[in-house]
Amino acid sequence: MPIDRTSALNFVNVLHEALPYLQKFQGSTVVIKYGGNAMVDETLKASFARDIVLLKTVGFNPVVVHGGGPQIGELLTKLNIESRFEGGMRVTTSETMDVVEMVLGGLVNKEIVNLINQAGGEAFGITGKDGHTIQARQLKVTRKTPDLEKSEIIDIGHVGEVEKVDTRLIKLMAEGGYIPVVAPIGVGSDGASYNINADLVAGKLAEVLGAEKLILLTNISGLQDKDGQVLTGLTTEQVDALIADGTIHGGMLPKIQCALDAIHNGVNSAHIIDGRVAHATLLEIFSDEGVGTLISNQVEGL
Ligand SMILES: Nc1ncnc2c1ncn2[C@@H]1O[C@H](COP(=O)(O)OP(=O)(O)O)[C@@H](O)[C@H]1O
Ligand SMILES: CC(=O)N[C@@H](CCC(=O)OP(=O)(O)O)C(=O)O
Repeated sequence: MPIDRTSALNFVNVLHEALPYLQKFQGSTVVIKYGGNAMVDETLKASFARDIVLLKTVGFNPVVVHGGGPQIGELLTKLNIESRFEGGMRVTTSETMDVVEMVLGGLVNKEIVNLINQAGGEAFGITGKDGHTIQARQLKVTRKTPDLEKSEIIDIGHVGEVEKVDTRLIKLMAEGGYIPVVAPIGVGSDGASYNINADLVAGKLAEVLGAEKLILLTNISGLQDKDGQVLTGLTTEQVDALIADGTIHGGMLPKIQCALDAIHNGVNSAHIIDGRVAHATLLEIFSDEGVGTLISNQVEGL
């Protein structure tokens, strides 16, 4: 469709504004965690997929890691399988693990692959089992005893943590022009499947891939202070203080811990952004204001 001169001029101006970002980040890897709670609306899902395709087209190397907690919960309910969480992790019996694999490795992974392909990209979906990409071990969770006197280690089944990442398959895909889409399932040395929190996988992948950015899409407007105001830019020291004084708690705590670990291990910045905002990923990367919280070792910068 032809566009008039004013619209064309606006378009050219936008491209010029984006030029320093495009030059700076050419060839950079960006790991994007797409959370289950952010995958709510069909229009938003399509806008997310278009953002990812655009990033790949302009020379970034996007790697998507997805969650799917609510989607797992839905199928467990339909199947009348009880589900509960300990320390933010889903207690995963062998029966639950089968459902996790079906939902994350099947339904959710292929839905995202399809959305990206529909947007003109070429996505390639894997679980961490493929190519031994995510080698896992059982995650030990501790909790206070009922009298709050001591801590005890509890067994929450097939819940894993990342032991080692083999990046070959992801790199092969990326070099071949594909967009890797990774479901957070790992494999133990004995071949057992492990259900891993998607934030943990995204943080670890960002680290081992030497990513420039780790972007965590969630269902809140960003990291907030005690009065509910969004904190737009923070150093790792400022984040440590917010953890110490209890401002960061609940589901945000493990998310922020992954972000801090990634930054301490070489990732330049981590972004907690609002997945309920259309084109949140591009707005965060290509605008100074962003749409959430940027955490880095530097105070200023692109
Ligand atoms: N300081 C904080 N700023 C923002 N959210 C916080 C904060 N502390 C705790 N939270 C909670 O953490 C939640 C995000 O974690 P979670 O629901 O596990 O995200 P996701 O499902 O996207 O992985 C928020 O919805 C909010 O309730
Ligand atoms: C161990 C554990 O809790 N695994 C998560 C994996 C999915 C996930 O992390 O999904 P979100 O990012 O959408 O929450 C689960 O079973 O829900």
